[in-house]
Order: sequence, then structure tokens, then C-alpha cells
Amino acid sequence: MSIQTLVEKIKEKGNPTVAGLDARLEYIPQHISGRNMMLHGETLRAAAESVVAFNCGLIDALCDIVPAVKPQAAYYELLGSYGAMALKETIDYAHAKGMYVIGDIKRNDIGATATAYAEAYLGKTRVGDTEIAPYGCDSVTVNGYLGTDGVEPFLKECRSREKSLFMLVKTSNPSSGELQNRDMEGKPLYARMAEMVAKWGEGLDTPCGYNQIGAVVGATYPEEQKIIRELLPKSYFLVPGYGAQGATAKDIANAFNDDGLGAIVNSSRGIMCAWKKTGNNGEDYKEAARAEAIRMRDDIVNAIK
Ligand SMILES: O=C(O)c1cc(=O)[nH]c(=O)n1[C@@H]1O[C@H](COP(=O)(O)O)[C@@H](O)[C@H]1O
Repeated sequence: MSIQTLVEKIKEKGNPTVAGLDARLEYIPQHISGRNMMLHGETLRAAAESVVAFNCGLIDALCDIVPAVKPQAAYYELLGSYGAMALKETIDYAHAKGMYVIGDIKRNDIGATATAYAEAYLGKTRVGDTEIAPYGCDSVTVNGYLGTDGVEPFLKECRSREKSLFMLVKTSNPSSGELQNRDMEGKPLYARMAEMVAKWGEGLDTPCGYNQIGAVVGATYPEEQKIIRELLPKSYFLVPGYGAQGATAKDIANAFNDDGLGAIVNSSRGIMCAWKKTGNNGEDYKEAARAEAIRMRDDIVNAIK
């Protein structure tokens, strides 16, 4: 689905946030993981089945109020081949519930290999005369560090299948400035990357006024958000770092345009692990996640008014 669809879902729900689905086993209530370990033993299969059950429960609790989910591939790779199945089942369930899926893969490589990544997560694999979507994400995060020929295969999927990208520009982590804020011919590297993101977005406009090539801009960096917002007026921003990484609603206002659009703020652990604050050993994890998603929505909406 195009960025146009994401914007429509954000408007429809009045909620510019995305729920991250980064389930480690310790984030999952005992009544789910224990049942699966009874069935399958202490195995990767038990862990993967627990992740799917947990994710589907979260999606059920959130799908009418949150426009999108963002599974981070690493947490599924932790589970080997069972993790790949868990990721696919999660994506399919989110789509069935009308949610936009941002595959957080942060991949890149030489063109031939980047083509495999793009086909795997956004496009389709050809088997004989049949084309099959291994994952079918609507959007993926991409690392543009290898330059245009490494990004081109992902752009191709955006052109042919109305998919979108979020390019890493200013990441939320404490060390991001070691390189991203280094001077590169008079501008910081993140600004140079933003210029490349603008170039990659040319010709990929959508009716909502934003193009298919977005940017990842950390909630933890309000000043850089302001600079990048001016450099990329037509790019949607994926803004991670709210909640568990310490950023608050006052930190994210600069990522948005005056019309309250232009950015979507992520929370993964904050929503997934909300149940750990209720003291009910997770029986109420869906209600806790929903309450946190509503609190976050109202927090963000109030901050960008
Ligand atoms: O691409 C991302 O989503 C991402 C970029 C970034 O700069 N910082 C960042 O935290 N993320 C991801 O956003 C999520 C943040 O998770 P929480 O800190 O638990 O909300 C994780 O899946 C990270 O991999």
C-alpha cells in the first residue's frame, strides 16, 4: 500500500502513531508462553507460536485505533526458520485487520543482493510462472549508506507496486551523531542523506502531497527533526524513540508539518510491555496495550496541535 494509504489511515483514526511488534519471549505473558512450551517444549517453535499469539492479541486490541504496525525483523530472526513463519503470520494478520505494515529491516547491499531484499520484503519471488510475496510489507526501512545503486531495487518496488520506504537519516540511538552529524562538505552527513532521499523521491509523488520515500528521524533529536523537516517537505517521517528510549511528546513536534501530518511516531516496548506495569501477570496485556496506545495517541495529538 502506498504512503497515500497510510495517510488516509492516520486521518481516519486521528492517530499519527505506529505500534512496534518486537516481541522477545520475556515481553510475552506467561499464560501464552507457558502454554506453548507445554505443547512444544522449550523450543524455537514454542517461542514463535507465542510471538504469533501475542502479536495477534495486540493487533486485535489496537487495529481500530492505531493505523500501522512495525515488526522489527531482528526479533523474528532470533527464532530461526520459525521466526520467518511468525513474521509472515503477523504481517498477514495485521493486513487482515486493515493495518499498514512497516517492515523494519534496515537492509542494504550491492544492487543484485538489494534486489533480493526488496523482492523478499516488498515484492514477490518468482517460482516458475508463479509470483509469490514472501512477506508483502507495505513499506520497509532501508539503509541508504551504499548509495543509489543499492537503493534502486527498493525504488523499483515503489514504482511498480505502490510501496513506500523509510530511509535512515537521523537515527534515535545515542551514538548516531558519531557519523550522522559529522561535517560533509559544509553540511552534516544526515543533511546529505536527506538530500539523497529527496532525489530518490522524485517522480514518486502521491495525491496526499507526500512521496513514497520517507525518512527515519529519531524522536530523541528535536533539533535535527526541524532541519530535516525543512529539507524534506514531501517525505513522511517515521519517528522512533518515544517512550522506552526516553523521548516524550514535546520532543516530536518538529517532525510534523503545520497540518498535523508528515510524521508517524513509533512505540514498541512501551505498548507491548504496558502489561508489566499493571501487576496482573499479563492476563490483561491487550487492555494494557490499548490503554497505552490511547494515552500515546492523545499525548502526541495534543503536542502537535
Ligand atoms: O527504523 C527504526 O524503526 C528505528 C530507527 C531508529 O533510529 N531507532 C529505532 O529505535 N528504530 C526501531 O524502532 C523501534 C524502537 O523500539 P522501542 O524503543 O521499544 O519503542 C525498534 O524496533 C528499533 O529498531
